[in-house]
Amino acid sequence: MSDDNFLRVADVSKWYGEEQVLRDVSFEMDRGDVTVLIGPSGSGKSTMLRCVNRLAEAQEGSILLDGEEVLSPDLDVNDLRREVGMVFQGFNLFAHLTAVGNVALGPRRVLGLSETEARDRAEAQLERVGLGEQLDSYPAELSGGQQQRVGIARALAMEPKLMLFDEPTSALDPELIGEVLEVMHGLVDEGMTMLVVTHEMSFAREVADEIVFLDDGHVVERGPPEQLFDHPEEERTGRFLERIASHD
Ligand SMILES: Nc1ncnc2c1ncn2[C@@H]1O[C@H](COP(=O)(O)OP(=O)(O)OP(=O)(O)O)[C@@H](O)[C@H]1O
Repeated sequence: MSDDNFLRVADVSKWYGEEQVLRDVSFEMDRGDVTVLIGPSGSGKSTMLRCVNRLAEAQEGSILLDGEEVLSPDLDVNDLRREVGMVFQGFNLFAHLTAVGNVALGPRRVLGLSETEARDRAEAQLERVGLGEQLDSYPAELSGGQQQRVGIARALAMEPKLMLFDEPTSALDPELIGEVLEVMHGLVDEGMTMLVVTHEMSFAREVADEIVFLDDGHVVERGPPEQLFDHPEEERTGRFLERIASHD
């Protein structure tokens, strides 16, 4: 039953001024699902992701998360952002805080944990992303891949029920992408519910339960990776896939 979906995005539309960037976007996810949004630059992928945690405001439609209407004006946006972790393309770490300091900040300030509890939690999350040896390193002392893993640990430290990833590897040198994808793989294996925007098509193929192809703010086509990548039904999907394949 659709009402049981963990995340149900229904007919979401959004405009920036006169420009409509999302057009009746709909998709659903169950708990533990991984959904990957793909599409050309400017097709609305980031905007769709940001509507889910209200970093962008959709003007029409409905986004039900665990039965609650995300778009309701009465919703406490801070509560929502506690429950929905987000990892950005840029890592946005505080330069003056160590890895532990960055990860402990949310648990300390937002969740009100004691300093010791927040530090313990931060250490556990950094170990989870393979950074147990870099707890006290400052961002400038870490590679881009390590910084992004701190970014992931920071989101995980809030114990979110949904994780959003907005092109988490796009800012990385090619040799650093693998370590971040490996951490994401681990989260998939743990059963984390993840909505991901990425250009990493082999990763998408491996982990996604569903691929949603957006073009010009529309969902052109969606389906399991084998179907969408190998037997796209829409010409536009096929053209997009050919174009990105030729750039690989
Ligand atoms: N804050 C904003 N104000 C005005 N227009 C915006 C804003 N953010 C995005 N847009 C516009 O919305 C459209 C969709 O952008 P969005 O970033 O969601 O696309 P995308 O598919 O994620 O693209 P990319 O792959 O290049 O990141 C684009 O035309 C973009 O210029």
